[in-house]
Amino acid sequence: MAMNVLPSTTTTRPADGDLLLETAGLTKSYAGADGELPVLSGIDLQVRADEVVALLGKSGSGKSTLLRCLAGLLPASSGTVTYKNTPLTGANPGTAMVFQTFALLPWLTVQQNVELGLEAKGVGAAERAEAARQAIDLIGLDGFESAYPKELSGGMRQRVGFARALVVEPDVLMMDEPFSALDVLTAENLRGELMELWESGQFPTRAIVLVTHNIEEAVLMADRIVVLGSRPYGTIREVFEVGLDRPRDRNAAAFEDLIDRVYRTMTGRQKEGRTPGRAESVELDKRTPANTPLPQASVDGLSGLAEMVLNRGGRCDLADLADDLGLEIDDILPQVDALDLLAFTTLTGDDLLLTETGERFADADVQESKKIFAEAVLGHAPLVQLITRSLRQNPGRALRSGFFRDILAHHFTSEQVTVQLETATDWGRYAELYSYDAEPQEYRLGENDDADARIPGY
Ligand SMILES: Nc1ncnc2c1ncn2[C@@H]1O[C@H](COP(=O)(O)OP(=O)(O)OP(=O)(O)O)[C@@H](O)[C@H]1O
Repeated sequence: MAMNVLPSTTTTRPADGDLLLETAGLTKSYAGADGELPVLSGIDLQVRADEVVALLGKSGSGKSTLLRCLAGLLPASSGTVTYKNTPLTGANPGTAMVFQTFALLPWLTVQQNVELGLEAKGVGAAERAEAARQAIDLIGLDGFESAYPKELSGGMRQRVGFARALVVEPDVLMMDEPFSALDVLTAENLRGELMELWESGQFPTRAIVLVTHNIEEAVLMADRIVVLGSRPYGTIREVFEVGLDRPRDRNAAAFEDLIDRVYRTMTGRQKEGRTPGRAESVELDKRTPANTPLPQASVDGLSGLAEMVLNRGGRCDLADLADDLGLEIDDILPQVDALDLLAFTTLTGDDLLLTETGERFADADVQESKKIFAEAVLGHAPLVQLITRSLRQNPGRALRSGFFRDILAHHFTSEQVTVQLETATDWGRYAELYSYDAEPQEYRLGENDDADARIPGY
């Protein structure tokens, strides 16, 4: 199913430069147990006509929150968001959104779903029907007007999502991970068709803002890539001007070079030639559960990655490894971060390198690997240290999870607290430092807890 496109051009569209969206000093907080917790801070961003801007960052860096602030679906906590120099006071009239999960109404046909956006704007029935037909045609859905969403494949459903957004001819099309719920081939096809449509000038929108955690997708589609960092909360870490002609060649050296540079920024790695390490890591003795959150990686996941590196001789190129697994680099970043935090690996040049401890961990049988893991988490994972230390100091040797939840709530949103505790539970259980009983929601010191096992500074 192809969209109704003209032959594609080989150059980037000329930018007319009109300022469409702008944030100045944007801060966004969500309510935590102990007041407002910032998710975005000091965001200064402009979106101009004729550009595709990608908001790229790891999970939790605030990409979707920023997109929703730009769309006026969430109010800024401080700072301003303007559309054509007018501050937003509600939904942004110049934007329409495409969602990851399509968000179609199952009881409406394709035609009716597409008309929805116009209905909300008070457009009359005849005009609505004609505009929807045109959008449906443009997006390659003609013939499916009377179908219901359940009759359509994922790719076709997302086409409805696009048609519904495009029918209102928004100045800025907002897309929140629009391809990530689709299989690889469908995503690739839809992405390519959309970019052809955009390049051909037939797109009834003047700019696109795309949220993605996929570096390659950002480099493929965007004119500008805004990388968000997440510690301690979402800020703009770097902006890349892509400047590659379209259609883009994934095998071109310049394409690969940009992927590399963006990847280095996303993972917090220093520029080549300098000491490898994480730009945002905190010195060991200053780490706390607040400034060094645990990466969302299970013991199984991080052990699996360590074993794969060992099987490749203790050193491997992350991009090659992800490729071999049929994954994107960013799919394995939480595991890379976890190995890095626990000092099982270091990053050198483009390679992930097992440390001596990492090699022992990857090579050990289960009992031995548990011991090595226990030492590593007690030495490097502040939340696991906090739980173990608190349990050891408590005469009952048990503590409700609410105790830790309250401490963490000073620094994280409740969703983040849940993720932190889930990871700490998984890590501490594997290390046999403590157990966790979901019924009374209680941590209990492990029966094998070796009170001599060292926690630095304790
Ligand atoms: N409604 C909410 N209430 C409280 N916290 C929230 C809410 N929405 C998001 N958060 C938290 O804000 C942080 C940023 O979330 P956001 O969804 O914007 O990030 P993201 O970069 O888009 O992540 P992902 O790629 O996982 O969607 C996350 O830690 C999330 O837990």
